[in-house]
Amino acid sequence: MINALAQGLLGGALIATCSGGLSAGPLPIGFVYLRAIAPEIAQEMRYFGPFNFVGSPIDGYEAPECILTQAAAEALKAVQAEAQQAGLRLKVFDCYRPARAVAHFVRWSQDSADQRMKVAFYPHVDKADFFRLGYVAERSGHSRGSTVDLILASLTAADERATPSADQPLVDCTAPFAERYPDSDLDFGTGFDCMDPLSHPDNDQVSAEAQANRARLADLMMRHGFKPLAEEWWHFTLKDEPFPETYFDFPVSAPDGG
Ligand SMILES: C[C@@H](N)C(=O)N[C@H](C)C(=O)O
Ligand SMILES: [Zn+2]
Repeated sequence: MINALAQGLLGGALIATCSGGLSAGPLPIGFVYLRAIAPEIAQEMRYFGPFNFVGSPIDGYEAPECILTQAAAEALKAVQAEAQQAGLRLKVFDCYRPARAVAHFVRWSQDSADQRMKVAFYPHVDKADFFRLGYVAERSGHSRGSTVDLILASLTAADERATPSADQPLVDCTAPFAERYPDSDLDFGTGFDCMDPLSHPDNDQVSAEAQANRARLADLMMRHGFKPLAEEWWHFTLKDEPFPETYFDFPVSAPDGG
């Protein structure tokens, strides 16, 4: 049952927590596992493991699963169907994000002593400025369940790698494609979650190939009802989202509840 709809938090928005009852399996009504709707979409859930800008698993991610609203998952399935015609495949990095995960990001940003992952995720930006510069949101669309971080890869590219390990060598996320961590076999100009002006979708300092890949991803997503973000080439929100005012806080758990 959605047992706590607390108004007044975070500027009058709703925060919802879920503990069974009104839910489908471990999820609130209206949410689905992307794997159940579109198993052909690859998943590399970065906030479940330690290879992310914080450098540790993020609060609320109990399983490496993409959870979305049903509307967003179905729209993404349609994007995948079209991408597949062109020999491409989607890979998601983050989907629904619990409000407690956002709180973890905020706490981490205030700890200036912790610069472990700077090289790999924010080589030229101060982590204290992430929110002001729009790279991380204090009230994230991801918590509304219809926002997704993703990339395109070739259908033929081998991509069954597990979430990167904690001892992954750190390489500057703005380094040339051949040097940095391979999010995909296609060059998008910077790595995923590279908090940097070079990650702005309209940045013209990245290669022509990277600009074309960004444009292709944005075009596909926008034609299926998603809107882009000016600061990050990988981030999209369903325009007609079913919960535009609700910031959920149920954990990302496995479909079997384990
Ligand atoms: C943290 C990054 N992956 C992201 O999603 N940023 C946007 C702005 C957000 O936090 O909603
Ligand atoms: Zn995002």
